[in-house]
Amino acid sequence: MENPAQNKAFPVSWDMFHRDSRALAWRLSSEGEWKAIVCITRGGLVPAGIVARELGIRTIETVCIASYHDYENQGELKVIKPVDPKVVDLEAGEGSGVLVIDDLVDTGKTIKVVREMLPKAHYATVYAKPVGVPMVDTFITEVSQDTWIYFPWDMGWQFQPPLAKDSAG
Ligand SMILES: O=P(O)(O)OC[C@H]1O[C@H](OP(=O)(O)OP(=O)(O)O)[C@H](O)[C@@H]1O
Ligand SMILES: Nc1nc2[nH]cnc2c(=O)[nH]1
Ligand SMILES: [Mg+2]
Repeated sequence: MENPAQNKAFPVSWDMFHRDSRALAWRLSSEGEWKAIVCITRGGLVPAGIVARELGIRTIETVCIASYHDYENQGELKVIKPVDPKVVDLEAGEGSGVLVIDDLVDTGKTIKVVREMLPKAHYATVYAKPVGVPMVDTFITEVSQDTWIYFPWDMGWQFQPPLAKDSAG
């Protein structure tokens, strides 16, 4: 279903996503030392793997949240699996020493829910929209609020018709 509020498209290829996730890891490498990553499923799984590889982090936990049940329209947020208390209590507790990763922040509602579980964690996304920017500590690329980001795992190859009519026909 088309959402008229997000009428611009920002398609992301695997190469772009890998490069931008590596850029996120590079930026994070000078912003602290983390004992664990918590990724917000499902979108956070892919950048979390790339960041974990770059930063040498081996403890990776999930928090499972779903909100966009109906494509492009956010519904009620459902926490399907909370964070393991062992990860919440690492270091001084409340998520200190923990890096929380997601693919993007849009309205910020998803990260707000996780912030209540891990108030002292560091929050990072690859992409951000302006309304969600105050909810994250680190991100790489900002797109406008009326843009929908298309991730490579949601896309497939498709024939693209030429812009103009063929002069032979
Ligand atoms: O800032 P918000 O407006 O809350 O939106 C951002 C969230 O929406 C998407 O997840 P989604 O709920 O679609 O689930 P998925 O990661 O399983 O695709 C995306 O991966 C973020 O987690
Ligand atoms: N794929 C995708 N999921 C989202 N969830 C909230 N905003 C977006 C977006 O722009 N793209
Ligand atoms: Mg998500």
